[in-house]
Amino acid sequence: MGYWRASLKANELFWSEAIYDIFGVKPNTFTPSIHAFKAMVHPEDLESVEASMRRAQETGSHDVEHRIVRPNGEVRWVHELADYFPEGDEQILIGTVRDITEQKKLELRLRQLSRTDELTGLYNRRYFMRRLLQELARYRRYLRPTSVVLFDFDHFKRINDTHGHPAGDQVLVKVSKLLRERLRTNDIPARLGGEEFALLLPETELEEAGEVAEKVRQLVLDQVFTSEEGHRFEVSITCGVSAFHGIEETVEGILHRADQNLYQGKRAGRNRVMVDERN
Ligand SMILES: Nc1nc2c(ncn2[C@@H]2O[C@H](COP(=O)(O)OP(=O)(O)OP(=O)(O)O)[C@@H](O)[C@H]2O)c(=O)[nH]1
Repeated sequence: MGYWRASLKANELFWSEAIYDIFGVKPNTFTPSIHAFKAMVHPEDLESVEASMRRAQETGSHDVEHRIVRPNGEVRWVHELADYFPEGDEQILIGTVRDITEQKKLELRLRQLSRTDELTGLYNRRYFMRRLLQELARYRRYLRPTSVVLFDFDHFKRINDTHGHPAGDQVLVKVSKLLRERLRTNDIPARLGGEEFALLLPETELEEAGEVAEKVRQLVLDQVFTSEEGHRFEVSITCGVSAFHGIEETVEGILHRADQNLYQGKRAGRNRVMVDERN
């Protein structure tokens, strides 16, 4: 932890030894000043640092987490906490700075884990539902088109029974990888559970979503898998597609229609895409 004292009016900054280490600079070659400090704040975080300094003049305290860029290019996270003293006209901030990089990394990793599925690394059901709710809010406000594709592997039980559970897992992992590689970066592929998957497609009309589903169906069909015994096999999927429709739309509604279409696709013989007719 380092200690510092800033005089906002005079643009002066005093640093204790530890801060030089945190910032990756040497006391004999670097002279602290508010200007020099700001030059090392990550450009994307400068605004929130300056806002916190302004707020301190009203609330009496400066409290901000932000990134810094060391001279060697390394990015670190720090937490600054300081009190504000008007001191006549001088405007002084006295506080501490702590390197919280490891803690931030852990936080980001935990957030990543809480939103992804362990086997496939795709987004999990919880994250998918949260994003679907957000997209619905956007749809209601701006009427941006959004579609959903639900898909399910055909006769997956038979694949497991014939080729073994690890081979089934391998199918789920490989198809997930394909989805990550071949969909647009804004699309959100998720494993809802078991062998049931979903794609959330923002800015996508129903018809285009049907084409995306068709592309995925074909991609999956083109894959050849190998069981532990060396048997080669193929798999297929059935997709149901729906889109947000009308001001009364709900998350349950769009999922229900996609699911109904998936079910119709299974009944019609599997390995196909069924697009909602209501839209
Ligand atoms: N290998 C593997 N199998 C799974 C996993 N999750 C679910 N399954 C299996 O997926 C199968 C799903 O079977 P069903 O719901 O009967 O459907 P299906 O055999 O795919 O038949 P249709 O959907 O009607 O084409 C079950 O045998 C589950 O055990 C998983 O994580 N790994």
